Amino acid sequence: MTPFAPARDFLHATLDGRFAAPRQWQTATLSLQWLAEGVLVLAPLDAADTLDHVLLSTGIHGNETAPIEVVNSIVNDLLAGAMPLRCRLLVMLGNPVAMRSGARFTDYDMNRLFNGAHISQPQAQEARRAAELERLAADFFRAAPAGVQRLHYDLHTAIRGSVFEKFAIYPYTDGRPHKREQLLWLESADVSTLLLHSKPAATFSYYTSHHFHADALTLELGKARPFGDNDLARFAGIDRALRRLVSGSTPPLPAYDASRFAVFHAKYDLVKHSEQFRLHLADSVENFTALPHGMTIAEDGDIRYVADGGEERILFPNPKVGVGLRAGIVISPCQLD
Ligand SMILES: O=C(O)CCC(=O)N[C@@H](CCC(=O)O)C(=O)O
Ligand SMILES: [Zn+2]
Repeated sequence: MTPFAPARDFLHATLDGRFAAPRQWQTATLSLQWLAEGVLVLAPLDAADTLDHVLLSTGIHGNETAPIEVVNSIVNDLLAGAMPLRCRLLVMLGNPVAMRSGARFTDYDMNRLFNGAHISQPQAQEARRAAELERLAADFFRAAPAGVQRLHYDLHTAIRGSVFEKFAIYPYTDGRPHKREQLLWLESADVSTLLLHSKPAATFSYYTSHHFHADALTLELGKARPFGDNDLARFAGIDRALRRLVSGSTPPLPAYDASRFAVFHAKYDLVKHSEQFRLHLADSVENFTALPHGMTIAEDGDIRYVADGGEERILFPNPKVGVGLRAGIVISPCQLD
């Protein structure tokens, strides 16, 4: 009997705070472990050790609700036996406190607190949560035998509209190659735009990529809207691809062809060094907007960020971030290695 009965709803069980403490139970076909608030491991009862280990995280930013709804629906269908499970699946609803208040975060941006960065913000509830998520992800991936695929998709939506509505972010790979199979899987989820990060970061996807060599990606799937305001039809591609992934029914994917993908790399971050930071882009400017050569993108005291070459574009411009944090990324087109 699932503790979610009668509603059998993972999201509401999390937001209601009904299951703060760990517990485990079984359905007719699954073993379930509720490891912490909003953190659930699902495995087939007859699971072989060699199954893929898949981590789906969402709600790391509490107001990015559409992917939370997508993942919730998949978990509920698995729990109800409406869909088979053919992997070991760890699901994390990242920031329930912020989700309850409809905020990106309450104390500090959680996706700047992984890789041990939580130590620098001990007062933030997100720091305690990031440490907890790190530990639980580590336990999960460390238990995967050598040779088993480790996957991590961290699902987000963006503050601004975007020239390319859906895109994926490949964390810095520490020199490991970018995998074509990951791009092909993304394409099956209607995502064919990719940003390659060029340095380590305190994000969740870099954490699992760096420490466990997971094939980890941050997915940006549309614009952030409150619960109830999402047009889930716009998320049909990721819903379909994730359902196929966890149920082992991904069809053979077409051969890789670079011409079907738009690939960019991160050139540098606009860093907000002080409260003098001024962004010279209107609130209506979308992600991936081109930056004409010579344009002053932002200023911060004596520092001027000036566009160079005519091929650069802006991603995630946000002058409201805290001092010391990234207030945007300047990107440019590139080829996959
Ligand atoms: O729309 C925005 O400004 C931010 C959307 C978002 O949360 N993006 C992630 C990207 C993570 C990465 O760069 O790897 C973030 O900022 O945490
Ligand atoms: Zn986000």
